[in-house]
Amino acid sequence: EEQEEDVLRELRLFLRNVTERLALDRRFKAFTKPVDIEEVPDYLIVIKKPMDLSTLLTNIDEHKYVTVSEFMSDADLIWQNALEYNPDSDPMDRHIRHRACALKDTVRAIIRDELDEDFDRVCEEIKESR
Ligand SMILES: Cc1noc(C)c1-c1cc(NS(=O)(=O)c2ccccc2)cc(C(=O)O)c1
Repeated sequence: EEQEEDVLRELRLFLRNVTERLALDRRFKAFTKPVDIEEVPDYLIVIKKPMDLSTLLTNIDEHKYVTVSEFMSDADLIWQNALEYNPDSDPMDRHIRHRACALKDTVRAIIRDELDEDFDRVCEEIKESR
């Protein structure tokens, strides 16, 4: 009902704010757009579920997420994919893995510091009721 739509609207505002702050961080520039298949032809052979910050924003606008944990599952794909595709010891792989780990830690710190657990619980209850 109306109150539920008010809660989900507030969830979308929170998730957009988090995602836009990540996209503004220069460390995460490589994560702002889908990996360019022209530049990385074998990417989709290795990575089955690509994800990036612009796709997160599109998903938010398309009302894909009813809970923060659904958003986190997609957000986690970004750094998990980067660790999986860039496993080697060469400096380039190490550099993208370092940024992937920074992304993982930054997302978790923002959610821990800024997500009200009562609000999160209301979202989880809306999800269960659907
Ligand atoms: C993410 C990701 N996961 O695997 C890789 C590899 C990356 C990744 C993707 C991008 N952006 S891009 O796909 O458009 C591109 C790839 C190669 C040359 C020029 C552009 C950049 C970087 C980077 O380190 O700069 C890394």
